[in-house]
Amino acid sequence: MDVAIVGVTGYSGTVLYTLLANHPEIDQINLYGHVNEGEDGTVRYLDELVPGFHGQHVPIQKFDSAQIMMDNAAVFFATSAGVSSQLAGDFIDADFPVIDLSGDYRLTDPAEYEKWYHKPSAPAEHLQKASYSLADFPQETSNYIANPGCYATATLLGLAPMVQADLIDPDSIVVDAKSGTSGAGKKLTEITHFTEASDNLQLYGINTHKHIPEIVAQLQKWNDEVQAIQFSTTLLPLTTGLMASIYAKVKPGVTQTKLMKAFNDDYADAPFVNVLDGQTPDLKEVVGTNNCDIGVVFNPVTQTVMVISVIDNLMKGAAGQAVQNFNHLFNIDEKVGLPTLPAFV
Ligand SMILES: NC(=O)C1=CN([C@@H]2O[C@H](COP(=O)(O)OP(=O)(O)OC[C@H]3O[C@@H](n4cnc5c(N)ncnc54)[C@H](OP(=O)(O)O)[C@@H]3O)[C@@H](O)[C@H]2O)C=CC1
Ligand SMILES: CC(=O)N[C@@H](CCC(=O)OP(=O)(O)O)C(=O)O
Repeated sequence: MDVAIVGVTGYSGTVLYTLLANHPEIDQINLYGHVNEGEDGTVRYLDELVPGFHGQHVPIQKFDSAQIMMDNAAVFFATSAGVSSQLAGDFIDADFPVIDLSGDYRLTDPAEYEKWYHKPSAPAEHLQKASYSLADFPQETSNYIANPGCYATATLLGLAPMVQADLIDPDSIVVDAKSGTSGAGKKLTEITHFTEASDNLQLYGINTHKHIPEIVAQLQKWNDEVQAIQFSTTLLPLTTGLMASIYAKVKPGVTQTKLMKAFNDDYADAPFVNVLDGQTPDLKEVVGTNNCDIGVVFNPVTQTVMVISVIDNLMKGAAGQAVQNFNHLFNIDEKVGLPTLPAFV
């Protein structure tokens, strides 16, 4: 099968390319973008643009939706926010398979998208046709997959069993999430500048982070009592890895045993979600993998449960989950092409 990537030169695009290049069902990866729209219109090649991609002499072709549909079975968008909302309409109209790593089709209401993303939304009729797909909870989807955000993935996987089984007070959810700088993409910003990021911890997006609405929307599908969450994000002085520390008050009668049963039942058949027995996870055990490792600790004194959920933001948080969703869409075993053993770097 031949597939297309738009946005291969970004951080998630390069990880996605590496995964697809090692995927046994993929014959060829065709690349599209805007890198050859320079002054002289020269075609650029992947091995010129991404250091380390030795021998990957693949041209970046000018984006052309008709050509992409003719030459490929599916297209992945690993583009910045605000790009697929402008470029993906033809694929939706043609019901052509798309896996979108960006947030452009995660929300269903254009006004809500514009409120949280501060960019023009895709048309409402196109938003309605996309399926928000948390890959570890496989479901019937349309051909347009909106891959969840990285913070949303770790948070939802940490909350799902408790929210689905109605074990926590829905008004008491507090999420303190932290990510390495690769989560911000390759463009330099003031907070990701080395001097600001190194030897430092910086909170950002307090109560305004764009993942809040997608998290709440998914939680409400599981349990309509959830109205809101308290959510904060912190930049960690490291490249890769994301930890969501989640706290909630439990409902009367809930114990550590009941909590563990809910987690173990939910993830019994989820090959990438590991529920730890009596431990909390470190980032290093998931970096380089498509896994989400989860630790659950109940404090009977405060009647509070703490869940620690860790992922590699570029893998499970972006490219790895995109491949897992691609596997679901094409009825390929979800484990194919995805690493489960850590890099330990
Ligand atoms: N980084 C992460 O941990 C995660 C990222 N995501 C999402 O995935 C997407 C990609 O993120 P990330 O890899 O970090 O981003 P980067 O900023 O590192 O890369 C963005 C990519 O998009 C391309 N691009 C930008 N504008 C256009 C355009 N108009 N037409 C074609 N290509 C374009 C860039 O091309 P060029 O190099 O030519 O500028 C680049 O290849 C984003 O939407 C992000 O929010 C989701 C989850 C986690
Ligand atoms: C560290 C950092 O800046 N992380 C990004 C999240 C990356 C992500 O998941 O992005 P999308 O929702 O845009 O796809 C952020 O907080 O905006």
